Amino acid sequence: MHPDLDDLLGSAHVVTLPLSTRFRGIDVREAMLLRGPYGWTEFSPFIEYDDAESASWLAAAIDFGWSPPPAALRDSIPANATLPAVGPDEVTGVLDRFPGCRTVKVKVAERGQALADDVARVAAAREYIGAEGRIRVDANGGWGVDEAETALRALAAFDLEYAEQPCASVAELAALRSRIRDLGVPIAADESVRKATDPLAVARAGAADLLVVKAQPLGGIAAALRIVAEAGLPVVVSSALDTSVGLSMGAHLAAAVADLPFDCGLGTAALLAADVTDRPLVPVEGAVPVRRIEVSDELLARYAAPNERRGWWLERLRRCHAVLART
Ligand SMILES: O=C(O)CCC(=O)c1ccccc1C(=O)O
Ligand SMILES: [Mg+2]
Repeated sequence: MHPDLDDLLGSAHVVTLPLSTRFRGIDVREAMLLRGPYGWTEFSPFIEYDDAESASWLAAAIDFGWSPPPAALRDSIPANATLPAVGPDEVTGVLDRFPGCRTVKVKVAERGQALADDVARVAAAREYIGAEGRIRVDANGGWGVDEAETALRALAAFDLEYAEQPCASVAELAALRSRIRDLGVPIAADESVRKATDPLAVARAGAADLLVVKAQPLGGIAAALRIVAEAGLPVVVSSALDTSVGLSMGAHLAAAVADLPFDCGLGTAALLAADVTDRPLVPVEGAVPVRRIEVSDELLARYAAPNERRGWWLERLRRCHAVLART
């Protein structure tokens, strides 16, 4: 069943949630929650995304609210802790929010910071998680090939599980990958999957060892599963600083992926200072449960976006719905 615009507008709520730690240069997260026949769903492309890109996020919201999720192969998903580009003295405070998580994803290559900042943050994360823990880094495409090689040679001393999107383009990823083969640090593609017109191009080019897959940008669980099936590479399921509702979409995707060799980036409700449910999807003993989310009317009211922002999101919803109607 496919909802028309009025069905979507009729159930739409817009919230502004405070973050506990600044992330991606923002300290509040705006999101739209929608209620379909299968339960609550989320539409939350970042503010700066254009309508063409955001339309995939709407397709995902509709998929999760208006059709049944695929069969779940597991009922909880091991999750990684996500460490924003904080100073080394803040590392313990952030990681304590992810009880039982044995893997830390450390943000690196933050604008305005230096390699020494990344080394200090990764060192603090390794200290926290111990020798048995796993550490991956995510540069969000922030390094050039030379810079990435230098940084990864320095950071490899802390034993990296993989490096996520060290450079921006597929060509750079491929060049870096052949240059650092001796290091044994696999390369994961994130933006090269979720922001690309062809999400499989990076796999075909042999530019990555694994793919990060996210339900919202890839157009929903079913679409993401098709990409996983065609990629022929291991995948890690992640999210986009979603509310617990968007994270539950990611958890349902992860539950349906046959082979899940990595802890998933689904623990980020722990970075929100408020959520839309009384039972947030935060990691418990290092894993998030696969379940739908009951949204609280009281929390929707308490964190309701200002009228001007609500109007902006409703207009965005209309425009993205029109984009989908054309495709
Ligand atoms: O994968 C994770 O640990 C959490 C999700 C995450 O890092 C993220 C959250 C919002 C926007 C971009 C990203 C990213 O993976 O680059
Ligand atoms: Mg990433």
